[in-house]
Amino acid sequence: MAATAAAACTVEPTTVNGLAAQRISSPSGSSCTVVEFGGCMTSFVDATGQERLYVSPSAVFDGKKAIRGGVPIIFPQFGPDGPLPNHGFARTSTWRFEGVRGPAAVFSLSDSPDTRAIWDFSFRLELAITLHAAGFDSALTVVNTGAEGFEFQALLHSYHALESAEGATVSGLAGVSFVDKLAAAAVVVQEGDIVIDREVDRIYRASPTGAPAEAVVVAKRSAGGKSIHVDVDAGEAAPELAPAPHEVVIWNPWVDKSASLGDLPDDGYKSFVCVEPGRVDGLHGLRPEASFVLTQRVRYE
Ligand SMILES: O=P(O)(O)OC[C@H]1O[C@H](O)[C@H](O)[C@@H](O)[C@@H]1O
Repeated sequence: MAATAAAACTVEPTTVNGLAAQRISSPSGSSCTVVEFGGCMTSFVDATGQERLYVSPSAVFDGKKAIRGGVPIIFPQFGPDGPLPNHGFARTSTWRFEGVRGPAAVFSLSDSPDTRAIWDFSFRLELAITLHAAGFDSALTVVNTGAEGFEFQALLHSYHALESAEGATVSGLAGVSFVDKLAAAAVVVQEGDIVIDREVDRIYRASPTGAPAEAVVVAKRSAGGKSIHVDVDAGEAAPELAPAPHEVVIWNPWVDKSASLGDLPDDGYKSFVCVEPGRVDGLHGLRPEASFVLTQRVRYE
């Protein structure tokens, strides 16, 4: 059944390699596809007809393994350091399409016997996606629907397609300190642009003043000579909810890591950079009934 809202997006059910999905079209001419498994946007095609997200040609669509590419949602654990599977369970859970709300298509994930078995808290996630001609906004709201507080991490693990990642630069983070996951978590201050000429796996930190929340991260070498502009704190957050400072993870697996990942071609690293707004530097506490909103505004221009 197709769901439509006046002057908003149009949504039609579809499938991606056998997995249930929703295809969202905007009046501005852009469109995207969101696979319900993982709440994962696997395609964003801008109004010029250019695909802007990267999905690995070896990605697995078996409804068990996380999809390698697009924008999988990471919650409530980032990485392997914790009691849960690597990157938590949101990217391997089946989300529900809620419908169109204002200009946004909304998906949700709530606790279930499966999530309770490994993380015994009551929660609701809402993912609101708003399309624009040259990009999209994602807003992930985390709500504590239980009677006790919990701690979590969350991340919008966005794989942006590049014509060539080799030598691509990421600007906007100069002066921001980062945790280098490849150097025993050493904390370093970024000087100048990040150059993708080796494996990069870094958490750029939110400072007490909010940086890099105010930073626009620009990655060069998107198709057609475009840049990727990611404002890590400027999506369509619910107005009553104050956005919190976010971190941003920059990741490119480069040669050896690509070769070690079974669902990525050996040269897969050449085709994307991940710019991942998140709350991942430590744990974020959420008291009962409280909410947290993680947003990104992505433009390819
Ligand atoms: O292979 P995955 O579990 O999907 O993780 C892919 C990558 O995600 C993030 O970018 C982390 O910072 C990396 O350390 C990790 O390698």
